[in-house]
Amino acid sequence: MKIKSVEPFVLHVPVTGSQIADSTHSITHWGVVGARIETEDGLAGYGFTGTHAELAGDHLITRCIATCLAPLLVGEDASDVQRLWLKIARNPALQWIGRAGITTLAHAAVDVALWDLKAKQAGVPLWKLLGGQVRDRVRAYNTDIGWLSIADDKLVQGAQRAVGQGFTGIKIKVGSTVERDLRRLEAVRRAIGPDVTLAVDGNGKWDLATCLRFCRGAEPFDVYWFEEPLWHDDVKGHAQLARATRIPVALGEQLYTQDAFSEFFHQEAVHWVQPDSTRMGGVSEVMRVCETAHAYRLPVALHAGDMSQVHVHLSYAHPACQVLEYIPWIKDCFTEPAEVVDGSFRLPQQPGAGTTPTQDAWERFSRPVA
Ligand SMILES: O=C(NO)[C@H](O)[C@H](O)[C@H](O)CO
Ligand SMILES: [Mg+2]
Repeated sequence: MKIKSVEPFVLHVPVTGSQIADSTHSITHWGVVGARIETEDGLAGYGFTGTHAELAGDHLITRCIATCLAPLLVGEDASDVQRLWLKIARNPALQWIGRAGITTLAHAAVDVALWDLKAKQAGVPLWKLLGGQVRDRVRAYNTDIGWLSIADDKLVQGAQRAVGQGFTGIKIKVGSTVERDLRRLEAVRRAIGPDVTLAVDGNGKWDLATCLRFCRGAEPFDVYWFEEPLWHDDVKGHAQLARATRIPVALGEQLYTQDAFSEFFHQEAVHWVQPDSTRMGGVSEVMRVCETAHAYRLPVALHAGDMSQVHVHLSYAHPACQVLEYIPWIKDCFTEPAEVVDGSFRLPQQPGAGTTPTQDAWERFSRPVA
């Protein structure tokens, strides 16, 4: 499968209800910034990273794909995914300008496209190519009903609606004031009862003192995990928090390399591991983090920077993956949407990684690539 071309693309897709917010972001669209890799025998593979749909930043990624990564890939055998991952990750010029950041977001798009190609060429869904189904179901938890931009009464109604749709897990955003967030947490717990898992996500906003105060008030409500309680690189702070509270600590969506995860594992600063292929240079690096998490006997809940289009495959194929995030913004842009039925993600059937956009998506959501 000789690579003939590597071309970037940009889709900007509206979020639910036209605007959502967490403690540090408010967005109207999700950016699907990717690469289309075509082989000489006409097979096309698609991969993408996830952004907040700011075109200037998206163009840094598309330019990196077109001018830095494409020349490293054209003419290569697309099936050599691991060798090509290292060729990009250890390219001296790229490594010099960024071992984490734009380069790894761009790398993610091409690595996922190569896995998509490999699975399509084998005629199987990616989970099958990765070794087959290791579980009967992948339980979903719904994040799209828990945004900080949702008013308190609507938050409770949304949580009840999600449970009525069959979700057995939900996640609500925190990071406004401790008092308000505890009121919302208590109201949602009372509304959904004790059997639905209820996680909270702070997106790295608070300091340790504030997190300690929040956890003291939150513990009676059986919080499934506290996601990104502190700043993303603060290993020491997360370790202190993990020792001080009974609420499990979850993190990983903002980490770029397996080395970053290793430090959190080593310092016992994380209980739920949340790597994201759209940030870590693709499926290849995320699978290594899943292996290490499994060796530490830590459960994985892959972050939905891909809106679980690709991560549903990994979650069916890797024993460490326990639950998966549901955010439906972009699912209908793909020929096989990541769907949830009776609280679990449907097992994908189509060959590939679930990343092939529909013609309708190209027409409605494409944006200039430079
Ligand atoms: O934290 C998250 N999921 O766990 C979400 O990815 C973010 O809230 C969205 O990207 C909006 O910034
Ligand atoms: Mg999060």
